[in-house]
Amino acid sequence: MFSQSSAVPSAFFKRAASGAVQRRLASTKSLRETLQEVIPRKQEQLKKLKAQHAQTVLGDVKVEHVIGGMRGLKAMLWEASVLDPNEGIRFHGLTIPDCQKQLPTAPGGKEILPESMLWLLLTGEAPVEDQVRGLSAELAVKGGLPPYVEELIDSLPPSLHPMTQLGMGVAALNKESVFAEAYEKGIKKTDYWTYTLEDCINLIARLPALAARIYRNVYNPGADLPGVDQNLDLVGNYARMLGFKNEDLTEYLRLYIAIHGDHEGGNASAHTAHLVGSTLSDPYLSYSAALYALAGPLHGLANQEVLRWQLAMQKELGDNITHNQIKEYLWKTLNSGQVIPGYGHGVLRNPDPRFMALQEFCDSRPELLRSKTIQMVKKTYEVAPGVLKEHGKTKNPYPNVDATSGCVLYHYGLTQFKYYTVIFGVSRALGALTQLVWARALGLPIERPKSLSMDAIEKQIKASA
Ligand SMILES: CC(=O)SCCNC(=O)CCNC(=O)[C@H](O)C(C)(C)COP(=O)(O)OP(=O)(O)OC[C@H]1O[C@@H](n2cnc3c(N)ncnc32)[C@H](O)[C@@H]1OP(=O)(O)O
Ligand SMILES: O=C([O-])CC(=O)C(=O)O
Repeated sequence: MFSQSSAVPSAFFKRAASGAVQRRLASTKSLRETLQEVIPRKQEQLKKLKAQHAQTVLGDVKVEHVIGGMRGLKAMLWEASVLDPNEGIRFHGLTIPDCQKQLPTAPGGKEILPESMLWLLLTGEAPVEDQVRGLSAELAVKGGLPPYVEELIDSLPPSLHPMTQLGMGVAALNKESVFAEAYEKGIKKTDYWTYTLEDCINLIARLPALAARIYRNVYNPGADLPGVDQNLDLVGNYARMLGFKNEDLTEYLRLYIAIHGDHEGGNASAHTAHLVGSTLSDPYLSYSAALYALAGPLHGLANQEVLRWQLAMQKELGDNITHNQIKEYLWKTLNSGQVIPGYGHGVLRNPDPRFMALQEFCDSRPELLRSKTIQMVKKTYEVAPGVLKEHGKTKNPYPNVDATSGCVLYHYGLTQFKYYTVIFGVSRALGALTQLVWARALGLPIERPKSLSMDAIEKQIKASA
């Protein structure tokens, strides 16, 4: 079951004498082999934490945490990434620019491959190119949809939001769950993670075909839908199945999907996957639930909302919009009691480095710099933080990733913005499913925090006064 190994060219072994190559050779293990090595070390680390530091205090629980969405409360274990309010996300310690330097790209490409990010998230190690090619090949082999899922998706009304369809398709795939099947037969707790891993890989492999089928049905009914090409990487296949041949868009999608993959554990989608998974619900059901958290406008759906808002502004004010006009439009939105989509964040207190990475992608391409929509996003960024500071409510007046992600898709012809959160959903699987593997490998328990009523809080306040 766990025999997949990367293809290692023979020339590679001939160079194995030097120390550098030894190190490289050591890292040409398959994903399963790497995890078999990494997991015992992490299990040992957890055992020590439990034995030696179970009572160490990490912070206080205040009334503001209980009534304020648990903001800032340190209450979850999450292995793959940690978010710093000022510098943003680090994946196993690597920033986005570090990942851009260290993680393998597609042949001839420049952007991080989501497979590289998945490998890093799962193992904590940056993969070498052969390992990533092996993983791409495995995902392509496993990328087809079972016929009953195709039939289910084809039977849905095209007016059903693409995110509703994605969640349904992912949930239906649980008929395939090797974890659920093995659990029913009876397996040891220490073996849970291996079956969970297989489900997670299978689900990540199938997401592009599922997401592309939804796109075809909703926006291009009757159009041909190519099968999975065994020679392409995950996003190469996704772009092809969506019907786009533009390599720049494919590269953008690779970057987009890689950097949206994980944002530590407390965000609503990742946390939902973790919570549902903690009941030993299988990865398909856990991730389906996560997708419905992602589909909220304060979370992943904001990328759809940003474009809707920007286009309404463009419609009202025309193409050659000035900074002052944007300022007035921002105030109009705020004064009508709405949020500025794409701005603010639950944790970040600076511009989101994912926003910056996507802006850099635009800056490196003259045709994107000429796009009126992209120019408008940039001008909004130049004005919005000042307006939001003056407005004085949001703790973070800066853009999050959703402020820019959709406008590039729009420029490249993927103009159906109700679809944008589906692309986010293809991406978030990388981190949310990684954590399910780790939760099973570490034997984490069912999540069950204590809740309090207001009366109970007041009673406790009186008792401690
Ligand atoms: C991938 C992602 O999920 S990134 C986030 C995507 N979401 C968005 O872009 C939607 C717009 N942003 C927001 O609504 C918020 O900033 C959130 C949901 C992201 C974070 O919420 P919080 O942690 O509660 O933010 P914060 O503590 O700064 O909120 C304080 C006040 O500022 C308001 N505020 C926060 N952001 C904004 C904004 N962009 N525009 C207007 N008001 C805002 C809040 O609504 C809140 O108002 P209230 O006191 O009347 O309830
Ligand atoms: O971290 C958060 O709360 C929201 C976010 O940016 C993400 O999930 O990508």
